[in-house]
Amino acid sequence: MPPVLRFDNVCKQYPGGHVALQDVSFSVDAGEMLFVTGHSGAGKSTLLRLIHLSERPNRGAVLFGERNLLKVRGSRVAMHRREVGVVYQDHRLLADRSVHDNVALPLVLRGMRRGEAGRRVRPVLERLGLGARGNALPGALSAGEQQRVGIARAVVAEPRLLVADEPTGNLDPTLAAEIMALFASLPEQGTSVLVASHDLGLVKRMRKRVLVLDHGQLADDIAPEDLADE
Ligand SMILES: Nc1ncnc2c1ncn2[C@@H]1O[C@H](COP(=O)(O)OP(=O)(O)OP(=O)(O)O)[C@@H](O)[C@H]1O
Repeated sequence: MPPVLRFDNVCKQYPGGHVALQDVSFSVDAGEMLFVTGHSGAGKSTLLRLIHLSERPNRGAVLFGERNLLKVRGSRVAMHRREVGVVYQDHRLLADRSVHDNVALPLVLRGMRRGEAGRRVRPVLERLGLGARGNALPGALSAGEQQRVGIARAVVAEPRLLVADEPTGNLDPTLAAEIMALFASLPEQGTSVLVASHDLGLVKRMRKRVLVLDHGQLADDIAPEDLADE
């Protein structure tokens, strides 16, 4: 099976001359979960933006399965994004829609009938411990619950890859560990997971592969068995 994602010598320079990624190469297998870590400004968010096509590389190639993302333009950008779930630190939920409707949104936007969308949403809410919260508005939920709604929305359409940018940045350590455990359960459902986090302690405790970025360069690619004990 080809990798889900492959970066080949990717360089990204922002207008103004700032080099955010230099010659970055790695690949992600189907069903793999891994982290990307590094200091502030190391290039973590940029790497994720190249995957969901919010940015384009200046050199090198990003491959999603067999798809060369350099060649994805116009209406095909939206089609690509359907296969990549995204979780944000601030979860970006719609405040005036219920939990159920927020999670159903990606399905409704692609034309699924509300009844069918509801049948898909309910088991996802159950799995993420939100079964009783479907009718609540996001503002009535705790921070951890809100982030779980963000994850439910990202996985409801069964993406091949989920990317998350500092998804536990606003959470206390116990909730952060809970959310990370949730991510770790996703590969069993067939979704590969790539999480950007600067919290090295939390990352190490998860015992997954870790990519380390340093000033835009891939400084290390650590296998789980090589992670030092905390
Ligand atoms: N839109 C942009 N325009 C110009 N420079 C940018 C832009 N976005 C990021 N950069 C620069 O590129 C570098 C990498 O930024 P990036 O946001 O990818 O790092 P990061 O590792 O995610 O940092 P943080 O942990 O602080 O979010 C930084 O020096 C940043 O200032």
